[in-house]
Amino acid sequence: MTTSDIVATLDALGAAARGAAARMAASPRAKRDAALRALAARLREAGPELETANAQDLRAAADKGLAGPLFDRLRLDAHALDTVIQGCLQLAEMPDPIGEITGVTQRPSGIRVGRMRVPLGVFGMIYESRPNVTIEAASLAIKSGNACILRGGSEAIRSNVALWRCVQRALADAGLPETAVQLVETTDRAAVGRLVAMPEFVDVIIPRGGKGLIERVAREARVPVIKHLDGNCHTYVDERVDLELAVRVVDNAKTQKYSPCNATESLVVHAAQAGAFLPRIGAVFAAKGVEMRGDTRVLAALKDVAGAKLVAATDSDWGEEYLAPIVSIRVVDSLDEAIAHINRHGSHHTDAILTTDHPNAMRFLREVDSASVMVNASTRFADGFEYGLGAEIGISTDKFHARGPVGLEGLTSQKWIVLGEGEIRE
Ligand SMILES: NC(=O)C1=CN([C@@H]2O[C@H](COP(=O)(O)OP(=O)(O)OC[C@H]3O[C@@H](n4cnc5c(N)ncnc54)[C@H](OP(=O)(O)O)[C@@H]3O)[C@@H](O)[C@H]2O)C=CC1
Ligand SMILES: N[C@@H](CCC(=O)OP(=O)(O)O)C(=O)O
Repeated sequence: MTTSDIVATLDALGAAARGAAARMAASPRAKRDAALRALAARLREAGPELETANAQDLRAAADKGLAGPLFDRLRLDAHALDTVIQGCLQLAEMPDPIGEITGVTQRPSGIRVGRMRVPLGVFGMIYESRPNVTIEAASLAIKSGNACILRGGSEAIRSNVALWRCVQRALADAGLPETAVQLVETTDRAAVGRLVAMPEFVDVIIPRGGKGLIERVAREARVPVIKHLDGNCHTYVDERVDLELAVRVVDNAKTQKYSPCNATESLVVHAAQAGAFLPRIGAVFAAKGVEMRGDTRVLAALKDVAGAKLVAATDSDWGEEYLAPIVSIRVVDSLDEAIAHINRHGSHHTDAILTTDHPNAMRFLREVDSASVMVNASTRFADGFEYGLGAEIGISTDKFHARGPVGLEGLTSQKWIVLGEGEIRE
């Protein structure tokens, strides 16, 4: 495809999406919920077709040398398929966010002023090679009355096309425009450049990925962006802490799954607990093959842990998102130092404090500048389903209305409504 072919293709997708968005915004809840139930049925009946497409993607990815967690998240097995099917059915049962009117007050002039929740319009989404995200994004778009243009990772292209066919059939089944959800079928990255620069068709861009993607979008986007960036998440073990709880939570936050953006990448430990806590968590990490990159105090505290993979941390480790069995560890002398370290080196995604000290917990919640801040819980909980949102588009690292796990509400905004009876302004 030449660049001008790509521009023409994207423009056609954009024009169709713009038309579909108006119809989606005006559609009754019953139709959107019917489309979600139809999608669940279509996905179920397309099982073998989806399996074949995914097997082709997996084979091609393996030939390219993709391995480990990145390979695993490309897999659309029966469990992953069933999870997205259940997600569609759950979304269909959730209240309709669209048209909700809140906060109506009567003004001295007589007019009544309030707010109505409305879809954003058309969103463009660029995301990793993870096929289930295609259905999560499509289903959230349908429920929230938006139209969307999806550009998934290139390794997942065959799976995404097969899934998208199911979405189109489901929209048609429910009498909604098939163009409410469209897929960019070329893997040429020039399409991303066009998608982010057509404000006449796209209202907002949702990039979900690493630094390279975000840098490009930040440079080239001509529409508002809701960034779903990398997670350099921290867990801080405070001066006063329940050690059993700390070992359990840190172990889960780092090792339950290495690839998600909400896994803890960096451990910060108060000096008062370094001697007691570090050897215990060090033994857990050693048993699981997690490499520990620490400062001098960390290395001293861990030197007798059998089988520990120890490396001296460099400055660049504090800002690193490993997505792998590696953790950076730093000892600090105060809560102030911990907060300053996290705000400086973190990615404003998710950070947790483990403490029995209530004032310290409250300070951490207020002063750590991240989308999710947690007390005595694993950073792995930063997830739309775990937060009760039904599903998630991703985890926003931006500071606007959509911050942290983004569900239906994040795909809407509120417009002012004014209800009068012929009042005029004096
Ligand atoms: N905050 C959140 O909700 C989430 C964040 N992430 C983050 O994503 C990263 C890991 O995912 P990974 O797949 O490696 O992410 P990448 O950023 O490599 O890829 C994500 C998507 O962006 C595209 N892309 C990447 N760079 C460019 C570019 N320069 N121009 C155009 N398109 C581009 C990719 O396309 P192509 O296929 O062509 O490579 C892919 O579709 C981690 O940092 C992780 O934390 C992951 C999931 C959720
Ligand atoms: N919400 C997700 C995290 C999103 C995420 O990081 O996705 P990915 O990097 O594709 O595994 C979860 O907690 O599983």
